[in-house]
Amino acid sequence: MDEPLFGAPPVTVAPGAVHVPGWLGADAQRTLLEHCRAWASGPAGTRHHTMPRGGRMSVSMTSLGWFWKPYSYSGLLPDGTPVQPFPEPLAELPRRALDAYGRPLTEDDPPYDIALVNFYDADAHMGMHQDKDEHADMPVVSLSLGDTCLFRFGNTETRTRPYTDVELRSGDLFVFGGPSRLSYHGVPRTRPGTAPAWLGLRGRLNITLRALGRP
Ligand SMILES: O=C(O)CCC(=O)C(=O)O
Ligand SMILES: [Fe+2]
Repeated sequence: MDEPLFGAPPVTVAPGAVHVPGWLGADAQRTLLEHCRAWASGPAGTRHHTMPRGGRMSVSMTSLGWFWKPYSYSGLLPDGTPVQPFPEPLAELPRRALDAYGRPLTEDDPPYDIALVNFYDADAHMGMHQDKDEHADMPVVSLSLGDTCLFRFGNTETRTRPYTDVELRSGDLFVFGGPSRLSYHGVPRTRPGTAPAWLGLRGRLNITLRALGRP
């Protein structure tokens, strides 16, 4: 990515969990937003998933590379058509993110082959959960666009305290791996209306990049 516009030093939130404020510059954010809009309105579509107990997720999700539904990945969309490929415009982001995280990608690492794009309107949130449907233990790379959110990063044992609350703003990078890879985390709320005016997004987008690995 280009030089951070309003970058600040990385903050280690928990061992293996690093927040890099302002990692994406304005141009990179605008370009990424355009792509996200195209993916969500294209064949990949966007869905409010229904959870096993019947609840509907308030977040609307677009899956690329592999299709996620609670709680597994599939190569096919629900209508039986193949999932859209992992997007070329995202191809270099995992490498750059892992450099910023301080754990450079190696040739032996499984590829980052999943991109999940989450859209939060003013009322959306995400409960505390673990990202544990991937087989590889590669760090999860998370990018935020639009409204600021309250991101809660906890521990591997419980959904509850101890946790650390972090404000994720437009352009921020958050990476969690190593001892934090299976930590519970969630988004209790966003802060509607806080997106930078120049971005032209009402709401919040979060893009996570992940490696599925082999079962
Ligand atoms: O929206 C976020 O910042 C977190 C999203 C998340 O935890 C997920 O997609 O698994
Ligand atoms: Fe997650």
